[in-house]
This record gives sequence, structure tokens and C-alpha cells, in this order.
Amino acid sequence: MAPYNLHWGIIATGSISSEFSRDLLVDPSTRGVTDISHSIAAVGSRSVQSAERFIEGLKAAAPSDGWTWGVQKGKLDGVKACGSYHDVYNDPNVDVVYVGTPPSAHHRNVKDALLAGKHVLCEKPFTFDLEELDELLAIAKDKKLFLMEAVWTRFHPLAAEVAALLESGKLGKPQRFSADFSMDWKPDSEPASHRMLNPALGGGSLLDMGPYPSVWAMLLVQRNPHNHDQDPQVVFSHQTVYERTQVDLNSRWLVQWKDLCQGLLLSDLSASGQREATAVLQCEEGDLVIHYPPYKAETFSIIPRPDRFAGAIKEKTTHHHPIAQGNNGLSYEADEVARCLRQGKVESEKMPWAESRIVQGWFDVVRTQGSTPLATIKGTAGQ
Ligand SMILES: NC(=O)C1=CN([C@@H]2O[C@H](COP(=O)(O)OP(=O)(O)OC[C@H]3O[C@@H](n4cnc5c(N)ncnc54)[C@H](OP(=O)(O)O)[C@@H]3O)[C@@H](O)[C@H]2O)C=CC1
Ligand SMILES: O=C1OC[C@@H](O)[C@H](O)[C@H]1O
Repeated sequence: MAPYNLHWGIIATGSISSEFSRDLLVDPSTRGVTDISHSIAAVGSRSVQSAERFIEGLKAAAPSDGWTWGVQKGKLDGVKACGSYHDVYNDPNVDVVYVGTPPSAHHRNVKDALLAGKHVLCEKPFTFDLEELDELLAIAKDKKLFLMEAVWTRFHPLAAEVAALLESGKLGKPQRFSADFSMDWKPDSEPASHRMLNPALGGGSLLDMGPYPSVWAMLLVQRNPHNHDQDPQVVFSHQTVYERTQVDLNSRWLVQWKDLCQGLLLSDLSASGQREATAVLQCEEGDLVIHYPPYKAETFSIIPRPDRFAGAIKEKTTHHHPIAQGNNGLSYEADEVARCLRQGKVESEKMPWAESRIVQGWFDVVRTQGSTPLATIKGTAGQ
């Protein structure tokens, strides 16, 4: 049977849209996929020249580039360069819209796409606040359209292996959790207008980097067979303000899963994360350690507890589950969208709306308890 081919419209011509588009054009069989393929039908930008340059850049793939396959197989044939995002939403050749704009624009862009009748995959963080997200979920539900937050990490090979490990019961009950996404990004060397530093674009470590400690909280604790708390709450949070632009340089927040455990989550723009322990789940029988980087983890270790407190795990083992060669890692989430659409689903079980809502709710608490201008900025819900 011919693979199910999905036609994408790409919104924005920034760096992640480029990475995502390239991954759409990689031969799916390189990652063991034979039932799905992807085409790009339209690219939208605030400037048509930028959309044209973006498409030319894709077409100019060198023979060694992973995405050359798609160019040669005609997956860009007929692609339209659009000088407005609305032209993409209204293009009849587009099945699904990928939103790769800054966080402050997600609500507006996703809402417009849904109202035009398109399915949507939206970059993380899903929205600026929970009110915006709830409005989008209500529209998607009402119009029976697919909507998903693009948390690529959930679809990587390692995520499936870790889920199977937790299901096996080998580690026992969780006792403590921590997860961190920190990078020594050197903010002083970047312009104040950069989306990571500009409060008006939803900048700061929490919204940009916070989705990654949160994804491990979801995969290791929320989805743990021992967890029964569907509403884990933030019990404490702290943000350090970056004086120059007033976004959060770092955020720390403690989450409580009732009758199970607590988890400390960290994001930081000014220090490097720990190389072999980007996320740690300490359990009764042994510890699970996810190696850096948290957004694209390929290695985990299972580690015995200290001697006096030893559990069933007696030896350290390390497990490597790499992203397939030629793929940057964004192709897996695109395959999930295609499979969901083929089955007529509006929501992915691997990235359910309820879990996006929990994380977005945590961000609201941390942001509004902090002392950056983002604490008082209102999202665009209702507009
Ligand atoms: N999954 C992942 O690995 C990653 C995800 N991200 C997420 O993707 C999103 C975009 O990040 P990234 O691609 O790095 O950002 P960029 O700044 O590189 O690109 C953002 C694009 O958004 C468009 N845009 C629309 N409105 C504005 C505005 N007011 N100011 C600036 N640009 C605007 C522009 O495209 P145009 O001019 O064509 O309209 C711009 O090129 C963020 O939500 C980020 O968190 C980012 C990096 C990695
Ligand atoms: O989503 C992301 O993942 C990779 C990081 O380098 C980047 O800052 C972030 O936006």
C-alpha cells in the first residue's frame, strides 16, 4: 500500500521552521517508517521574499544532506511561497499547519489556522498562558480538528524505551525526581531583541526551556504506573531576573504528586546543565538517569542505590537509543501527526491535551509568582 502522504503548510521562516521542514523531507525509511511520508505545500512568512529564500534553501540541499531525498522525490513540487500566514491557512492544498513563531504569537497563529479549518502542530511552549490554550482546545474540539504541541522529545526512540522500562516495574516506586535544562547561552552577547531575551515575544528561560524538564516530569512521573495524581501542583517557585531585558534568567519550581513524590524542575540561560543527569528518577529499587541534552536525549543509565540502601538493581547499565541518521529528530513528531490524522483523531495519546494543560498551568504559576514583566503581561485569549 502507498504511504499516507501529508501536505504541510509552514508558518514562519525562522530557525526551527527550517529544521522541521528539512526533517519532513528526509526519507522516512531511514527511521524505519514505511506507512507515512510528508510534502510541503506552502511556506508563509511576513515577507514573501523570506518565504522564497526559505524554499530555495531547501531546494539547494547538498547530496550529503538528509533532506535531499525529499527534494529529489518531488516532496517540494508545487510548493507556494506566501507573503502572509493567512495565505497558508487558506490554501486548499495544505492539510496541516506547522507553527514556528515566537511563543507570544502562538495563540493568534493557531487560532487563525483552526478557524480557517486547518489541523495544527504548534511549537513549544504551546501558548503564553493557560487561558489562551483553553480557548484553542475548545475551538479544535468544536471544529473536530487535530491540535498538538510540538514536544519532539516525546516521540524520540528513547522515550518509548523509558516508558517500557517504567511499565516493567523493575525500578519500583518513585521516591524523588529532578530535571534540568540549563545552557551557558551567554545572554550578554545577544541583542536585547532576541526572542529568548525579549519579554514581548515570551522570552526567558521558563517558556523556552521549561518545556524540557517538564516533558521528563510527564514521561517519568506523571505517566508512571505508580502515579494516580492527575493534577500535580507547584508548591514552590523562584525566578532570577535578567536585569538588562527583565526576562527570567533562570526558573526553579517544585511540583508535588500527591501520595507519590516531589520533583524539582530547573531552567537556566546562564549555566551549563549536568552532562549525565539531565533528569533523575530515584526509585525504591534503583535510579533512572537521562543523559544531556534533555530535548534530544539518546542515552539513559540505570544505577544501583548506595550500598546501605541497595534495592533490586545491582549493576549500572547504560542504554543508547539514537535518533536515526540524517534526521534532526523532528521527523518523529511529524509522523505522529500523520498517523493521528489518518485515523481521524483530534488529539495524540502520546502528547495529550491534558498534559499540555498541566505544564502550561505550572508555567502560569511560576511566571505570575515571579518578578519579571511576564508576570503581569496578559495573553491574547478572547482576541
Ligand atoms: N522543538 C525545538 O527543538 C525548538 C523549538 N523552538 C520553538 O520554536 C519557536 C520559534 O523559535 P525559533 O525558530 O528559534 O525562532 P526564530 O526567531 O528563529 O524564528 C521565529 C520566526 O517567527 C516569525 N515571527 C512572527 N512574529 C514575529 C515577531 N514579532 N518577532 C520575530 N519573529 C516573528 C518570523 O518569521 P517570518 O519573518 O518568516 O514571519 C521569525 O523568523 C519558539 O516557540 C521556540 O520555543 C525553538 C528552537 C528549537
Ligand atoms: O526547543 C529548544 O531546544 C533546543 C534549544 O537549544 C533551544 O533553545 C530551544 O528553543
